[in-house]
Amino acid sequence: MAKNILLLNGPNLNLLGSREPEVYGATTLADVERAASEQVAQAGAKLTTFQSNHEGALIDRIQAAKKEGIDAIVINPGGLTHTSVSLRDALAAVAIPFVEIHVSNIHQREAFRHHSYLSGIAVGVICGLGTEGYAAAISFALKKL
Ligand SMILES: O=C1C[C@@](O)(C(=O)O)C[C@@H](O)[C@@H]1O
Repeated sequence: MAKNILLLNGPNLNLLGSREPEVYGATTLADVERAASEQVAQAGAKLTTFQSNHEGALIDRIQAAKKEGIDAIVINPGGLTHTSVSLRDALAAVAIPFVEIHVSNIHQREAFRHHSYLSGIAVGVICGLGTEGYAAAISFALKKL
Protein backbone atom coordinates (compact mmCIF):
# COMPACT_ATOMS: atom_id res chain seq x y z
CA MET A 1 0.00 0.00 0.00
CA ALA A 2 1.22 3.51 -0.82
CA LYS A 3 2.62 5.55 2.02
CA ASN A 4 0.27 8.21 3.35
CA ILE A 5 1.74 11.49 4.59
CA LEU A 6 -0.11 14.35 6.27
CA LEU A 7 1.38 17.87 6.08
CA LEU A 8 -0.03 20.09 8.82
CA ASN A 9 0.47 23.83 9.24
CA GLY A 10 -0.75 25.79 12.23
CA PRO A 11 -1.72 29.39 12.93
CA ASN A 12 -0.57 32.17 10.61
CA LEU A 13 1.21 29.84 8.21
CA ASN A 14 -1.51 30.63 5.67
CA LEU A 15 0.31 33.99 5.50
CA LEU A 16 3.65 32.51 4.42
CA GLY A 17 5.12 34.63 1.65
CA SER A 18 3.64 37.90 2.90
CA ARG A 19 4.12 37.57 6.65
CA GLU A 20 7.42 39.02 7.98
CA PRO A 21 9.27 38.06 4.76
CA GLU A 22 12.63 38.93 6.37
CA VAL A 23 11.98 36.05 8.81
CA TYR A 24 9.89 33.59 6.78
CA GLY A 25 10.86 34.36 3.16
CA ALA A 26 8.78 34.89 0.04
CA THR A 27 7.53 31.36 -0.62
CA THR A 28 3.79 30.96 -0.06
CA LEU A 29 2.02 28.05 1.62
CA ALA A 30 0.48 27.19 -1.77
CA ASP A 31 4.04 26.94 -3.18
CA VAL A 32 5.10 24.72 -0.28
CA GLU A 33 2.07 22.43 -0.66
CA ARG A 34 2.50 22.20 -4.45
CA ALA A 35 6.17 21.25 -4.16
CA ALA A 36 5.36 18.75 -1.41
CA SER A 37 2.62 17.13 -3.51
CA GLU A 38 5.04 16.71 -6.44
CA GLN A 39 7.75 15.33 -4.17
CA VAL A 40 5.38 12.79 -2.60
CA ALA A 41 3.76 11.81 -5.92
CA GLN A 42 7.22 11.14 -7.42
CA ALA A 43 7.83 8.68 -4.59
CA GLY A 44 4.51 6.94 -5.37
CA ALA A 45 3.06 8.06 -2.05
CA LYS A 46 0.02 10.13 -1.09
CA LEU A 47 0.01 13.60 0.50
CA THR A 48 -2.82 15.25 2.39
CA THR A 49 -2.43 18.88 3.43
CA PHE A 50 -4.23 20.87 6.10
CA GLN A 51 -3.73 24.33 7.58
CA SER A 52 -5.72 25.91 10.36
CA ASN A 53 -5.49 28.93 12.61
CA HIS A 54 -7.45 26.98 15.25
CA GLU A 55 -5.92 24.61 17.79
CA GLY A 56 -9.03 22.42 18.02
CA ALA A 57 -9.24 22.01 14.24
CA LEU A 58 -5.64 20.79 14.17
CA ILE A 59 -6.37 18.36 17.00
CA ASP A 60 -9.46 17.05 15.18
CA ARG A 61 -7.35 16.59 12.02
CA ILE A 62 -4.70 14.64 13.94
CA GLN A 63 -7.32 12.39 15.53
CA ALA A 64 -8.90 11.74 12.11
CA ALA A 65 -5.46 10.85 10.71
CA LYS A 66 -5.37 7.72 12.84
CA LYS A 67 -8.61 6.41 11.32
CA GLU A 68 -7.39 7.29 7.80
CA GLY A 69 -4.23 5.23 8.14
CA ILE A 70 -1.78 8.14 7.89
CA ASP A 71 1.76 6.75 8.25
CA ALA A 72 3.65 9.94 9.06
CA ILE A 73 2.95 13.58 9.87
CA VAL A 74 5.06 16.62 9.02
CA ILE A 75 3.91 19.53 11.17
CA ASN A 76 4.76 23.19 11.51
CA PRO A 77 2.70 24.04 14.60
CA GLY A 78 3.41 27.80 14.35
CA GLY A 79 2.99 29.60 17.66
CA LEU A 80 1.21 26.57 19.18
CA THR A 81 4.69 25.02 19.36
CA HIS A 82 5.37 27.10 22.41
CA THR A 83 1.99 26.91 24.13
CA SER A 84 0.02 23.79 23.34
CA VAL A 85 -0.02 20.82 25.67
CA SER A 86 -3.22 19.71 23.87
CA LEU A 87 -1.53 19.50 20.48
CA ARG A 88 1.24 17.41 22.00
CA ASP A 89 -1.35 15.17 23.69
CA ALA A 90 -3.15 14.64 20.35
CA LEU A 91 0.09 13.60 18.64
CA ALA A 92 0.97 11.31 21.53
CA ALA A 93 -2.55 9.81 21.52
CA VAL A 94 -2.51 8.80 17.85
CA ALA A 95 1.12 7.62 18.07
CA ILE A 96 1.78 8.51 14.42
CA PRO A 97 5.49 9.33 13.94
CA PHE A 98 6.01 12.98 13.12
CA VAL A 99 8.66 15.49 12.11
CA GLU A 100 8.39 19.02 13.54
CA ILE A 101 9.48 21.77 11.20
CA HIS A 102 10.01 25.50 11.60
CA VAL A 103 10.87 27.84 8.78
CA SER A 104 12.91 30.12 11.05
CA ASN A 105 15.62 29.12 13.50
CA ILE A 106 13.55 29.37 16.67
CA HIS A 107 16.71 29.13 18.80
CA GLN A 108 18.09 32.35 17.34
CA ARG A 109 14.91 34.20 18.19
CA GLU A 110 13.09 35.38 21.35
CA ALA A 111 13.53 33.19 24.43
CA PHE A 112 9.81 32.25 24.45
CA ARG A 113 10.34 30.48 21.11
CA HIS A 114 13.16 28.27 22.39
CA HIS A 115 10.87 25.74 24.06
CA SER A 116 8.68 23.39 22.07
CA TYR A 117 5.98 21.26 23.65
CA LEU A 118 6.25 18.88 20.69
CA SER A 119 9.96 18.27 20.22
CA GLY A 120 10.20 15.76 23.08
CA ILE A 121 7.90 13.32 21.27
CA ALA A 122 8.90 14.16 17.65
CA VAL A 123 11.07 11.78 15.64
CA GLY A 124 13.12 14.83 14.71
CA VAL A 125 13.03 18.59 14.38
CA ILE A 126 14.09 20.80 11.47
CA CYS A 127 14.40 24.53 11.94
CA GLY A 128 16.10 27.45 10.27
CA LEU A 129 16.28 26.03 6.73
CA GLY A 130 13.53 28.29 5.47
CA THR A 131 10.72 26.65 3.52
CA GLU A 132 13.28 24.12 2.21
CA GLY A 133 12.89 22.48 5.59
CA TYR A 134 9.52 21.09 4.42
CA ALA A 135 11.20 19.18 1.58
CA ALA A 136 13.81 17.81 3.99
CA ALA A 137 11.13 16.68 6.44
CA ILE A 138 9.05 15.05 3.72
CA SER A 139 12.08 13.31 2.25
CA PHE A 140 12.84 11.83 5.67
CA ALA A 141 9.21 10.82 6.22
CA LEU A 142 9.11 9.10 2.81
CA LYS A 143 12.30 7.13 3.45
CA LYS A 144 12.15 6.34 7.13
CA LEU A 145 8.66 6.63 8.62
O1 LIG B 1 4.33 30.90 13.54
C1 LIG B 1 5.50 30.63 13.77
C2 LIG B 1 6.32 30.01 12.73
C3 LIG B 1 7.41 29.08 13.21
O2 LIG B 1 6.84 27.83 13.53
C4 LIG B 1 8.39 28.88 12.04
O3 LIG B 1 8.00 28.21 11.07
O4 LIG B 1 9.51 29.38 12.05
C5 LIG B 1 8.12 29.64 14.45
C6 LIG B 1 7.13 30.00 15.54
O5 LIG B 1 7.81 30.52 16.67
C7 LIG B 1 6.15 31.03 15.04
O6 LIG B 1 5.19 31.30 16.04
